[in-house]
Parts: sequence; C-alpha cells; structure tokens
Amino acid sequence: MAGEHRLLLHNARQLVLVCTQGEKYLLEAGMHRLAVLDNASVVIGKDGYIKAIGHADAIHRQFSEALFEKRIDCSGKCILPGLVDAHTHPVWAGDRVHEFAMKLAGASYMDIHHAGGGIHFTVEHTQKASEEELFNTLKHRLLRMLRAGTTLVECKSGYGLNLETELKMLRVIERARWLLDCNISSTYCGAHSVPKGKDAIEATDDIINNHLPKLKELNLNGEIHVNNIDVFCEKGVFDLNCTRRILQGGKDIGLQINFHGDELHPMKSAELGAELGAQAISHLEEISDEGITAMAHAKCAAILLPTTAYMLRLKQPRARKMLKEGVIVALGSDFNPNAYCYSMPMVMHLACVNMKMSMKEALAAATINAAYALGRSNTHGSIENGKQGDLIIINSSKWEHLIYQFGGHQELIEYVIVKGKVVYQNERVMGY
Ligand SMILES: N=CN[C@@H](CCC(=O)O)C(=O)O
Ligand SMILES: [Zn+2]
Repeated sequence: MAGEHRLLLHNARQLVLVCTQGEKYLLEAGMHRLAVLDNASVVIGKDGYIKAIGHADAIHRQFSEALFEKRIDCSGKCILPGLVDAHTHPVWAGDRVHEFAMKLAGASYMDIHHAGGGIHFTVEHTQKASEEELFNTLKHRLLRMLRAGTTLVECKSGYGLNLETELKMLRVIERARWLLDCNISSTYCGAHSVPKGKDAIEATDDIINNHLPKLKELNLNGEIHVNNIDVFCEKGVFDLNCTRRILQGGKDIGLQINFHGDELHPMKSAELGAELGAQAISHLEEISDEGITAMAHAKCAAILLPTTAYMLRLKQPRARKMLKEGVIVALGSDFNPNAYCYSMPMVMHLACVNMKMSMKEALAAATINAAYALGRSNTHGSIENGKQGDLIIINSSKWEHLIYQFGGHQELIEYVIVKGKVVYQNERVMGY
C-alpha cells in the first residue's frame, strides 16, 4: 500500500493484541484467550491511529511501496498495548515517608487519619503549594509512569477539599493533558476526606451546592475537562447516604461515577455503585457476595489496587471470585503519598502473586479492562485497527517477562509510543 505513514514496527517476535473483535472489556474466559500474534508487524498512520496489523511478511508485501516517517526493527522483541493505570492520585505536595515508618511500627491507616495525618497532612501541604509547583511534580510523576509503560492514566484531585484548591488541582491536571504525551482521564475527588471544621453532611452540602455547579460551568466553557466523580465511601469518612448524594450530583452534571468503596470496612459500596450505574469502583477488599453479583450485572468494573492491600497489609480483594462471577476486573497503581508506586508492571506482578490472577488476566486487567473502567476502551487498551497507536516494545521474546521480572521494567521497556510517536527510548550504557 503506497502513501505516507507515521510508523512501522516490523517483525516483532510477539505482538500482544489483547483482543481482536472490538471488545469493550474481557471477562475471565476472554482474558484466558488473550490474542497474541507471532512474527508480526504494525503500521500507524499520520493521524496516530493503527492502520494495519498482521504477519510480518504480509505487512511487508502490503506496504512495500509505502513511506514511513520511522521504522523500528522489533526482531526478537515484543510489542504490547500501552498500559492503562485506572487509579492514581498524582497531584500533591509533601511526602509521607514518616507515616510509612509509623505504619511499619504498627499504626493503621485510620489511626493516622483520625490523628490528623494521612490525607489531612497532604491536604495541608497541597493547599499551600503553588500551581507551578504542583504542575512540576505532576509532570515528573507522569514521566516516570510513562517510562514504566503507562500511556493512559486516571488522575484524581482530592487533596484540596475546598473549592479553590480542588480547582487548582484540576487545572494542573488539565495543563498536563495538553502539554504532556500521556493520555489523561481527569477525576474530581473533592469528597476524598471530610475537611477540618466540617462534618460529612456539611461537606456533602458544600460539594453539591458549590463545587458541582462550578465544575459544570468550567466543563461547559472548556476551561477544564473533568471525566469522573469520586468519593471515599468509608466508615468515618463519607457514609453511604452522603456518597449517594454526591455521586448522583456528579452524574447529573455528566460525570462518570468511579469511586473508592468497600476498602477498610464493608459499606455496601458495590451495591450502591451498581444501582447508580457507576462505571467503576476501586479497592473492594471488603466487598460482599451480593456486591459482586450486583457489579457483574451492572457491568461496573472493579479496579483492584494490589499496592494498597500490600502496603497496608489488608486482606486481598477477592479477584478470583469476582472473575468467576463475571465482574470486569481492572487494575490501578493507586499512586499516592501512602502507596508510592508508579509501575503497572509491578502492579501486575503483585496481582498475580497476591490476588492469584494469571499473567494473561493481569495484562487484560491493565489494558482493555482498565480502559473500560475509564470509558475509553473504544480507543485504548488493545492493538486493533482504528485504535490509538499507543504501544510499548520490550526487549524480550516473551511478553510475560514484563510481569515476571519484578522491578525489571526499567531495563525491559525499550520504547514507549503514543499516537505513533516515540515518547521514550531507553538509554543504553555506552560501551557494553
Ligand atoms: N483510600 C483513599 N484514598 C487513597 C489514599 C489516599 C491517601 O492516603 O493519601 C487510596 O486510594 O489508597
Ligand atoms: Zn485512591
């Protein structure tokens, strides 16, 4: 096929498509059939979208007359879809390494929270930080995620709690959306904690009467583009009733519901999310059997966060039961000052070891299903014709090494490509 194209990736040992029929998500059986082509090539057009996928010889013949801005020889290597991180809190100031020490010494997450630390500590520092400072740290964090293979990431606000700081955080996320290479799904999380000086009902009223109307106005005039609404539905934070009011208010202004639920205590968050038509619920360590059934019927994705369960020594979410019952299981890093991990390859490894998922399941959960959780699986999460050309190339002849080599992604990932453009190429130590 003659003409000009942006990128040819040719002769990969394995090309991991994930799926081939435009599936919006994969359930357990579909995850087990994860689509992989041997000795294959991919073409990405000038518009950044995938134009052709096939066996290397066939693509070579089909495109023998074509011009490419760039060609990459992938012999002996694997191509995978860019990873999707469905849950992060990347905008904040002030680290919490001192709290890590407290937790190692036996303090629980809620002990620290109720003593005024945890989210409150981060809120204090984030309220004082300038927009510039927050943007610079966000940029640095998103670049680290990109180097670990993440090309679509959900970014939450939630360390402002007051309208002014929540908007500051959302503007910072908006700036990153325009200036940086990775794709962003933006989440308003003003109900991440009850602000000091208010109770949960007063905070809920403030969100509904003041925050949401302002978000609606700014979304309509294009100043920001918020995609999702989030609440921390937890004992001692926002109860089921406050959560319901806030999420319904967000849905009424056109936001997708994607919230924290059933993490530390059973709250019936899963049942509520299914009833409200939530796109996704995160954590779910304490989900009930009825909640699992309800989420499966509602096609509400479960975003499981292996780093948090590991770091806080919580019981693991019941991934196997969720998969068996037909829940759409996705993964996220939960990057935040409590769970400081950028790396989806490490998240997949933890999901396999601690949640008993297979490597195929973990990859599907970190690609097509994570994209579904963000409402983006029509354009992201698999390598299929017409989808955005977001890919990673790893220096291994078996794709599973990306999960198997715990912490090895920095050496393994050789290229990260967004819309057919190389946005990261691993540096080589010269002379070796
Ligand atoms: N659980 C609530 N939110 C975050 C933690 C935020 C924080 O501790 O700063 C989470 O998903 O793990
Ligand atoms: Zn979170």
